[in-house]
Amino acid sequence: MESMEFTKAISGLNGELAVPGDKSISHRAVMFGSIAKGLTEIRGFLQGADCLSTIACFRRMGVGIDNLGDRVLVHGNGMRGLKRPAGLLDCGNSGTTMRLISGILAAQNFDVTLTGDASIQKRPMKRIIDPLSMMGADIASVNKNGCAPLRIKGRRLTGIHYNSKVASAQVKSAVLLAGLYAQGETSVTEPALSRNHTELMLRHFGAAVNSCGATATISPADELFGTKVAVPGDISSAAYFIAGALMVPGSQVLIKGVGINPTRAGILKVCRDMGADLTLLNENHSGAEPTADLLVRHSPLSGTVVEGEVIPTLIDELPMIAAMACTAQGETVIKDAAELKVKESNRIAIMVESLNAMGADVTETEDGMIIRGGRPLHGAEIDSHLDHRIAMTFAVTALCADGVTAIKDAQCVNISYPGFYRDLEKLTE
Ligand SMILES: O=C(O)C1=C[C@@H](OP(=O)(O)O)[C@@H](O)[C@H](O)C1
Ligand SMILES: C=C(OP(=O)(O)O)C(=O)O
Repeated sequence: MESMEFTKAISGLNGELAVPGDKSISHRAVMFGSIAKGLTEIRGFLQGADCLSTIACFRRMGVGIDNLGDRVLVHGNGMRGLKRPAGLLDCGNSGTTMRLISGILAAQNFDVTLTGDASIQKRPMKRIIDPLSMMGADIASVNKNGCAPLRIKGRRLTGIHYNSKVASAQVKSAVLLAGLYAQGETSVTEPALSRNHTELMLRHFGAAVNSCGATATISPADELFGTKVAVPGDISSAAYFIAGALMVPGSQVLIKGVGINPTRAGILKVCRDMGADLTLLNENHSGAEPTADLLVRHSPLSGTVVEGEVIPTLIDELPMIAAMACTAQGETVIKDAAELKVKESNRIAIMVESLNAMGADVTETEDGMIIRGGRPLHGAEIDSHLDHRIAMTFAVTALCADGVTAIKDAQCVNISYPGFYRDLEKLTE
C-alpha cells in the first residue's frame, strides 16, 4: 500500500481553488433522483469512492445513471420502481450509503442484503435497525453483532415519532426516507440538529417535510419528481485548506463556492473563536444551500472549547481542528464528540496517538480530547488506518512540522477527495 511523504511548506499555502462537490449532497441527489419520476441532473457531483458506491447500488437496482464526470444524469424509476438486485449490495466504505439506503429498502417489495468493506462492517447499525424496526421494517444484522451485513426484507411501514439518542443525519435521514413510504406522518427529534441536507433536498424533489428546531417531520408521498441539483463545494474538504492556511505562516488562500449551510459550517465559528482571519465573499445560494467564497490568511490562533450543539455541525472536521489546536497558544478542549469513535476509524484514539507522535501534547478523554497547544511539531510515521480524514489531516499538519511526515495508505483520500494531494501541492509550490 502506498505511503506518501510531506515536509514543511516554507512559504505557506497560497492561491485559489474550488474544492469538489459536497459528499452528503452528492449521495442524496443520486438516491432521491433514483426514486423520483423523470430526470435528475446533478452538477458538481463528487466523484469520490463513497458517492460512486451509491451510484453502483442504484444501478444494481435497475436505475439508469449516466456519470458524465462533473454532470450526472439519473433516470429515476419512481418510488416503487426499484428492482431486486442480484446478489449483495456493496456500500464500500460509506456509512451514508448504507444507512440512508436502508431507509428506502425497508419499504420495497423485495429482499436485499447490504454489505461493505472491513471498516463499515464494524460501524454501528443498531441505530437504524431500531427505529426502522419500530416502523415495521424487517431488518437484521446477519452476524447478530449490530453491524453490517444487513438483511432487509421490504415491508409496509407505519409512521412513528422517533427520539434519537444521537445527533446523526444518517439516522434522521434513514427514518425520514422510510417515512416517505409509511402510513401516517413520521418525525425525528435529535439531541442537537445535525446536517439538514435531506430535509432541504427532499422538499426540492416535492416531498412535504417540515423542520422545527431539532425535529423534522415528513408526510408520506405518492411520487417524488426529478429535478436539477447544483452541488456546492464540500466544506469538509475545504476544512483542510482553511486549517492549512491558518496554521502555516505566509499563507493566503481563496476557496471558491463552498457550501456554508449553518448545520455544516461549525468550523467557521471555531476558527473565528480561535482568532482566525477568515472572510466570507460572494455569499450566494445553490438551490436551498447557501454558499460563499472563503478568504483565509495565516493567523496567530488561541485555544478554545468545542462542545455541545456545535459538534454535529463540524463532526468530520474535528480531526483537522484538533491538529490546528496544536499550533494555537493555550488549551483547546473538545468534548461531546464520542461519535468520533465510530467513524471510519476511532478518530479520537488515532488523533491523540498520531499528534503526540509529532511532538504535540494531547490527552484523550471519554468524549473528546484536551490539546495543550504551542509545542513545536516534528515529522513522524502516521498510519491513516485507511481513514481519509486522518490522511488529509496529517498531510496538512506536516506542512508546519520539522522533518518528514510519512503517511501510510495515503491513497484512501479517494473516498471523499480524489484530487486532494494535487490541490494541496498547487497551493504549496
Ligand atoms: O448524513 C451524512 O451525509 C453524513 C453524516 C455524518 O455522519 P453521522 O450521521 O453518523 O453523524 C457525517 O459524519 C458523514 O460524513 C456524512
Ligand atoms: C464519516 C464519514 O462518512 P460516512 O459515515 O459516510 O462513511 C466521513 O466522511 O468522514
